[in-house]
Amino acid sequence: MARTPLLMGNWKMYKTVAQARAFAEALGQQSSALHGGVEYAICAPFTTLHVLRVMLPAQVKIGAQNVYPQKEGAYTGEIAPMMLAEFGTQYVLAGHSERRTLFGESDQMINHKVRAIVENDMVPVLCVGENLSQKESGQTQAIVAGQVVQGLAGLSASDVARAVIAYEPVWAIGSGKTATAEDAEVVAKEIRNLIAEQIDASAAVSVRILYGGSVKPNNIASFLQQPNIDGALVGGASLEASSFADMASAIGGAL
Ligand SMILES: O=C(CO)COP(=O)(O)O
Repeated sequence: MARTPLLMGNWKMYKTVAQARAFAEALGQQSSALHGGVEYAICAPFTTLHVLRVMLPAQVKIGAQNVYPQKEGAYTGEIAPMMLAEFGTQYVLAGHSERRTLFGESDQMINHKVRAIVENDMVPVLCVGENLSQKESGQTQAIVAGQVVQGLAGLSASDVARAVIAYEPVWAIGSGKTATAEDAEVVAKEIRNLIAEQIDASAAVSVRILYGGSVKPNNIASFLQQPNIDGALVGGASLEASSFADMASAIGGAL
């Protein structure tokens, strides 16, 4: 079954409402770069989601970068899954390495978030990846496998089929260093095989696996050409509409 490619921006803690509006206007002017056979999304700060939902070209969906896995309650500073879903949010990141390292999120907390996202009919984007010392000591496969299995625990096969997994080696994030497309493909294939063995064979065929870490307009096509990589999760290069459009064109050209 063909998987629909996905180009997803992660704006992290960047952009005011005015800046988000300028991005949406500029991308609207370059919307001919958006290809009908590709899905697009931007995971943006909460304060910019409204202007993006109203102003982005209709093909570009909105995503959140975080959620708290409770229905509602006395959780000062947090946002509930139902609030995001009602608002029209389609995707929610879970387990980004910045949340794991800076905010101490455990695999168990990440799994609670993934389940809450699914229960509210949004698509979880489970981020996994090894850090530099884990890579250098040959632990990539074990680290990634553990994060995938624990992150998806308790999901049904059909939930896993709809989910997105982003392989983002921590050492490649914001560093200008990418994994080679071939190395990223090896890990993506291992993730797919692991899901087939431990969860469900048809879910493994359907689940989308993205690469993230210093993806730019000039290297995105090399990742998309890999058989097990279905798109990219992009930080820095998603902040400018022109570079988002250039990446969209590169994906369209690689289809
Ligand atoms: O963390 C990332 C996306 O979630 C990757 O960030 P960069 O594309 O800036 O390396």
